[in-house]
Amino acid sequence: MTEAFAQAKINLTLHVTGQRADGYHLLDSLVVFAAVGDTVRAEPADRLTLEIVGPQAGALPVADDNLVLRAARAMGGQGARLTLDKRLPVASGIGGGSADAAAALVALAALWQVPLPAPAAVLKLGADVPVCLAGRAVRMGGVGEVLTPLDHPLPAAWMVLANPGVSVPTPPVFKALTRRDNPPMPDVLPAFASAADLAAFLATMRNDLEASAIALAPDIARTKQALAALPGCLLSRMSGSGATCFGLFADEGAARAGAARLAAQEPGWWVEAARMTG
Ligand SMILES: C[C@](O)(CO)[C@H](O)COP(=O)(O)OP(=O)(O)OC[C@H]1O[C@@H](n2ccc(N)nc2=O)[C@H](O)[C@@H]1O
Ligand SMILES: Nc1ncnc2c1ncn2[C@@H]1O[C@H](COP(=O)(O)OP(=O)(O)OP(=O)(O)O)[C@@H](O)[C@H]1O
Repeated sequence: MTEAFAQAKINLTLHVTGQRADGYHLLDSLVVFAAVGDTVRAEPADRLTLEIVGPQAGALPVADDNLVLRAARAMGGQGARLTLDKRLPVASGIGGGSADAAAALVALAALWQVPLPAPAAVLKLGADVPVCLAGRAVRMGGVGEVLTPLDHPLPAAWMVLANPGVSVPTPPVFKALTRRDNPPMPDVLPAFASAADLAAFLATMRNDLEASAIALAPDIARTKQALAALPGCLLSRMSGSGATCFGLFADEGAARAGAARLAAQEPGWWVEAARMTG
C-alpha cells in the first residue's frame, strides 16, 4: 500500500499577464502550500477502482473523469484500488483536484515502480498539477508549467483558509476578465525577514482573478473581509480562481483563535488554520 498527501495550494499572488492563442492565460504567481489536504491511498488490485471518503466526499461523486483516475490512466492505467480522503472543498481555488492528481501520480509511481509521466502529460491533467507535484513554494509562470525556485526561503507563517460554501468553476472566472495584460511581479522577489514583511510585500501585489470571481460569487468579498477583521491577520486575499480566501498570520495561536472565531461566526463555511509550508 502507498499513500500520498495532497496539500492545499495557495496563490499568494496571481498576476494574469497575457493570453496564448489557445486561450490559456499566462500567469505570474507566488505559490505556497498549507498543511491541510486530501490523502490518496493506492493498493494493489487487478482493476482500477476509486472510492471517495472523508468530509467533502459528498461534493464529489465518483466519475471516470475524476483527476485521480485521469492521473492513473496517464501512468498506464494498470490495476489499483484507490481511496481518496476528500477534505478540501471542491472547485475552490486551492487546487484540490490538481493536488489529488499529483498525489495519485506519486502514490502510483511507488506502487507500480514506474517513473512519473513526462512534464507535458502532467500539465495536461491541469495547469496546477506541475506546481502541486513540486509541492513547495515556487514562482509559477507560463500557463503553470514554468516553476522557478525562490532565491530566499519564505518566513514562518500561518494561514486561515475560509470558503463560504460556493463552488466556483475556473473557466468562467478567466472568461470574465476585463484585462489580460496586467503587469507581472518584480523580476527579483525580495527576501522577507518575517511574516509581516511578506504581508507588506504581498499588499503591493494582486490576484487579478479576484474582481471577476467576486462578480460571479459576491460572497468572496465578505469572506476576504471577515478574514481581514480577525485579530493578528496581516493580509487577506483570494486564492486561485476562488472562492477560498486566505488570511496570513505570524503565529499559530492567533491563526487558531481566528479560525475558531470565524467558524463560530459562519457555521456554514469551511474554515481551517494551517501552517504555511514550502
Ligand atoms: C487559477 C489557477 O488555480 C492558478 O493557480 C490555475 O491556473 C488553474 O489551474 P487548473 O484548475 O488546474 O486549470 P485547468 O484545469 O488546466 O484549466 C481550467 C480552465 O481554466 C482556464 N485556464 C487555466 C489555466 C491557465 N493558465 N489559463 C486559463 O485560461 C482555462 O479556461 C481552462 O479550461
Ligand atoms: N479529485 C478531485 N477533486 C476535486 N475536484 C475534482 C477532482 N476530480 C475532478 N474534479 C473536478 O475538477 C473541478 C475543479 O476542481 P478543483 O478543486 O481542482 O478546482 P480548484 O480548487 O478551483 O482548483 P484551482 O485552484 O486549480 O483552480 C471540479 O469541478 C471537480 O468536479
